[in-house]
Amino acid sequence: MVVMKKKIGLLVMAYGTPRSKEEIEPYYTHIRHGRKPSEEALQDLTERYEAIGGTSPLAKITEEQANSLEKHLNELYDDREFKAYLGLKHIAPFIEDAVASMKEDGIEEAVSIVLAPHFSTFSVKSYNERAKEESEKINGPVIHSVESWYQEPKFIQYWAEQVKETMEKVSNKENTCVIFSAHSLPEKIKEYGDPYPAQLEETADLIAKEAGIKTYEIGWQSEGNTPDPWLGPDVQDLTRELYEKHRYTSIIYCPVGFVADHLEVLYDNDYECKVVTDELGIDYYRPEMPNDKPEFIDCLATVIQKKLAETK
Ligand SMILES: CC1=C(CCC(=O)O)c2cc3nc(cc4[nH]c(cc5[nH]c(cc1n2)c(C)c5CCC(=O)O)c(CCC(=O)O)c4C)C(CCC(=O)O)=C3C
Ligand SMILES: [Fe+2]
Repeated sequence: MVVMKKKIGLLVMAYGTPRSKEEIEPYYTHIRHGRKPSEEALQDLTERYEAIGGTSPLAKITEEQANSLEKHLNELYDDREFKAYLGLKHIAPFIEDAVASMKEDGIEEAVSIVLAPHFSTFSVKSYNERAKEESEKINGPVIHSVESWYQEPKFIQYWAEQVKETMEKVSNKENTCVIFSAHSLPEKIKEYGDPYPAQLEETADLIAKEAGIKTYEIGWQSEGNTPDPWLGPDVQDLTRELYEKHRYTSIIYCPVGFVADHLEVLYDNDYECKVVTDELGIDYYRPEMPNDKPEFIDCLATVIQKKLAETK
């Protein structure tokens, strides 16, 4: 018997990154809501990309994540066929382009996920709103949006395994602190009761419990270059404070707000935080990012399955 499979759009949304040196300026301008960066700021960002090899591996990793997720979901269901559409926040294909492609392909129902685990009005909310607004405008597919997935047990397990594996390499375990971090956001998000800071704390507590570690802290990283105050402590300052207080001999940095090797991890952690640990004469560790590892793709697939089960 031939079974007609129901076609489901899989809208995978992510930050996006310039794919060449020439794309850095338009990308940065988009991040700054259309305001061109100063020559100095552009130079600074270009140098950071140069320090990690010219461009970020993020473009390739995001594509691999979307393709692997599509493939894995198609293995899990036999009555549905998923087709992945990549929708980026700051560079083409934009979120709106992806919604338009779904409509062109005749997709009537879609599920969307942002490749960032925590919800914030600044990040995930704006991705989801852009997708829904575009779909309403062009009479596109119904979109079931995942709001956050930091509590997914497979996500917690991923990081708990990474922490345990990393701990095995550490000689003085008693004197080691794990710092869990996410991208900082302007402090004013707290005024609207944004759940982002509490979600990071919960993530850290869950991973620590699962990994059986007692010594850990929360930090923020990669804050923007604006005059308003950002959520702190910054991971670099936190490293110094913790050293002053406890004389830890190793720090394990877990940037759990991100899911791939990209500028904020390869530069802000692996270079900037390491400058601090080198200066203090202590050991730097940073476990592997999820990227398109099968256990992480399976985690994302589980999140999608749970979302679709809710919509039945
Ligand atoms: C919450 C959040 C996430 C995590 C959630 C999510 O993933 O959505 C995230 C991820 C990322 N952010 C990234 C890159 C950048 N973010 C910037 C600037 C900013 N990010 C912000 C927020 C976030 N960002 C904000 C509020 C600004 C200030 C904007 C302003 O000025 O009002 C800037 C400008 C220069 C600078 O400030 O460094 C760059 C280059 C890359 C790609 C790295 C690569 O290319 O490998 C990734 C994954
Ligand atoms: Fe950013």
